[in-house]
Amino acid sequence: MHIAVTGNIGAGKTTLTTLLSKHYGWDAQFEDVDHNPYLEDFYADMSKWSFALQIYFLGSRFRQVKEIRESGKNIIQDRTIYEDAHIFAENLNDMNLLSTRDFNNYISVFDLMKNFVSAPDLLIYLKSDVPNLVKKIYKRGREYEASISIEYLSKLNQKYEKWISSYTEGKLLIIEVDDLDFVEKPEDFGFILEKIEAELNGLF
Ligand SMILES: Nc1ncnc2c1ncn2[C@@H]1O[C@H](COP(=O)(O)OP(=O)(O)O)[C@@H](O)[C@H]1O
Ligand SMILES: Nc1ncnc2c1ncn2[C@H]1C[C@H](O)[C@@H](COP(=O)(O)O)O1
Repeated sequence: MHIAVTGNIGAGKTTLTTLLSKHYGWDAQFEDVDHNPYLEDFYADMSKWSFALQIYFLGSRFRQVKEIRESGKNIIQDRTIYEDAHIFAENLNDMNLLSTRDFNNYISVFDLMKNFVSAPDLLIYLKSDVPNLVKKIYKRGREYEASISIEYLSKLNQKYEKWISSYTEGKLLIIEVDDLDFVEKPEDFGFILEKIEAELNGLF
């Protein structure tokens, strides 16, 4: 079984991935954030570092794809490789922070890799509005994320909505998280578990 949690920055992916992994006793795969050699520089100067960061995330995410294929274990994954290309890289190109020459170069590598990627059995999209994303990013308190603008988050949210509305690769569960507190309220986490189990009925 392979479940992936998707959503904008601060939506709660890492928190939910951790809770689900503990609840089901499954392996969790997290994003390469704390040891990422480009992320801090990227937020200081997006235009300068966007290509290097995209290539780094693509490689790191592809390593996870390979591990999922080879391990045969039940895995819950925090963010997918699709988001790097269809959300982040595309948006950076739209915002002129990644040149079209570099974007096309990136996409040609991504298109090759895509042939080795299997969609998750279930994709869980955590949908959140921008003010709530801002609150959660602030609560998390990574210093270098203080420069993230409302405009950047809004554009990413638009990309997410577009991508999710045309996602047909596998089962999809959309959870509106703004009125849920699955950190403090066990009943809210229970609500999410019920939804997941209804989607995966028969696969457990
Ligand atoms: N539903 C929620 N209710 C309350 N706080 C939340 C919720 N989801 C996430 N948080 C908090 O918001 C912050 C960002 O969450 P995180 O899981 O790191 O988001 P993501 O991985 O999507 O960027 C963390 O401090 C987390 O504890
Ligand atoms: N592909 C990416 N391009 C730019 N930034 C990215 C990409 N993937 C993740 N990020 C950033 C966004 C956050 O600052 C951190 C961690 O993501 P999060 O959504 O908070 O788990 O990395």
